[in-house]
Amino acid sequence: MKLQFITHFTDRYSYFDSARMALEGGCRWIQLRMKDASPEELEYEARRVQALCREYGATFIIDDHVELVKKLEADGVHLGKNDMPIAEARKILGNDFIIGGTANTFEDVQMHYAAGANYIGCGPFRFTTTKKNLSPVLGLEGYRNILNRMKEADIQLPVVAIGGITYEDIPEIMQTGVSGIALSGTILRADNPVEETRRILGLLPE
Ligand SMILES: Cc1ncc(COP(=O)(O)OP(=O)(O)O)c(N)n1
Ligand SMILES: Cc1ncsc1CCOP(=O)(O)O
Ligand SMILES: [Mg+2]
Repeated sequence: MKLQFITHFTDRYSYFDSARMALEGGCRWIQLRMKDASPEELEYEARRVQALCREYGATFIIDDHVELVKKLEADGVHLGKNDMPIAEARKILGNDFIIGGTANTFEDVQMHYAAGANYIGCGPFRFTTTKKNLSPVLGLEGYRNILNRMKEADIQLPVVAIGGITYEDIPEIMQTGVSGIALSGTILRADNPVEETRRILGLLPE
């Protein structure tokens, strides 16, 4: 699980299409992220994307919505600082669900580790239009710093880099010691998103 694809709606593709193309290209970790969708629309899409993920044997994460994750028995949820606290989500979901937490600093990582997160989405690596109200950009140095401090504190948790990442960035980002990459725009802007997913996976060792 080195590549998490974050769904996005574009002029060309629906949320569902975006997930389908990433899966066709070999990605096996999908996050359904639908900001501003109604609860009905979100649940409808979540059920469709979940069924598709099951066909491909992929892990299915839903952004923000703990109760929906429980209701649909999705694989997990991703939570940031304006979402339900991870400790509370862990109480609701128990230990059989994956909980990811967003970090922009080492202190965020420490907090999520103590609360029982399973992985960290760390970013943004650089500016991106996919998300509003971005935290400060980390760049390569930001990842090196956070990962060093995690090592010193003996915090062992997979860290996934996110935010404005392109194919060209991936080798250097992986060299900082992160476990994987989460992305959206660079795949959806490609002429052929299925091929682009394959090309990106080629950079990420099994
Ligand atoms: C893998 C991953 N990392 C970070 C985020 C951002 O979550 P959050 O800070 O809650 O912002 P929104 O995505 O909810 O706008 C993420 N979704 N996934
Ligand atoms: C959800 C999220 N959180 C921080 S950046 C980001 C968006 C990632 O998408 P992209 O790869 O298009 O920048
Ligand atoms: Mg969120």
